[in-house]
Amino acid sequence: MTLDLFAALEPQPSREPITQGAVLLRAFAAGEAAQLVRAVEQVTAQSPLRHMHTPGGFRMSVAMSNCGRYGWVTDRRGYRYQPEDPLSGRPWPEMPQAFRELAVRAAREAGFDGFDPDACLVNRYEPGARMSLHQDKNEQDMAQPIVSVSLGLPATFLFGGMERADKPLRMRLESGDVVVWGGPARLLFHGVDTLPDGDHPLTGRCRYNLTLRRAR
Ligand SMILES: O=C(O)CCC(=O)C(=O)O
Ligand SMILES: [Fe+2]
Repeated sequence: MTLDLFAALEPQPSREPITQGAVLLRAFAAGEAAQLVRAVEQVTAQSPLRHMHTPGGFRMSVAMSNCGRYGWVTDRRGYRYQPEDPLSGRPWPEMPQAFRELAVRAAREAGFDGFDPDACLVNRYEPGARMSLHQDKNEQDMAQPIVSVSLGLPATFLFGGMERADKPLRMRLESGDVVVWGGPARLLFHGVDTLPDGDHPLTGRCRYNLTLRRAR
């Protein structure tokens, strides 16, 4: 018998309810994090990470790309999903099977059977990047949850209320953590605090986040 030291050192999965409809699945993807990072690198080799601009003209500190049938974009014309990468005019890279399977499993674990994501936003945070409080509301079917996967450097996730001014809970998210929100929590404000500097064995000086959604 051999002892798998790496498996033994891996954080064990646990389930932490946040509020009705929202749950933090700690270490849910810890065992496959390295594989997911490699898949992110394959996606972003085809559709590069880029700093998009808000409709108001601000450059986002988070760099983004997408995979799947639809990708989330923002520019002077607004926020929306579209089937092509505006940089190339070509379809977004296919969603890796590992992303889809993980998201469906996580959604089920959180109580949302039948999640069928058609869009995956890839966010890259470098030290100093942040995402201010917002609602995910460009999707058509609000009955489908959001599945959000953290990879690499730890970050502080902010989970607020139905009003932007509601004081958010602060949660430290580590590589392999998955947050799922839907149902009564689907439109809660959320964001990510300024990423501190650090060095992670899987990603170096950055954090990736995969946000899987049903866009249409
Ligand atoms: O990076 C995160 O953990 C959250 C990302 C997010 O909320 C989004 O992309 O809409
Ligand atoms: Fe979001």
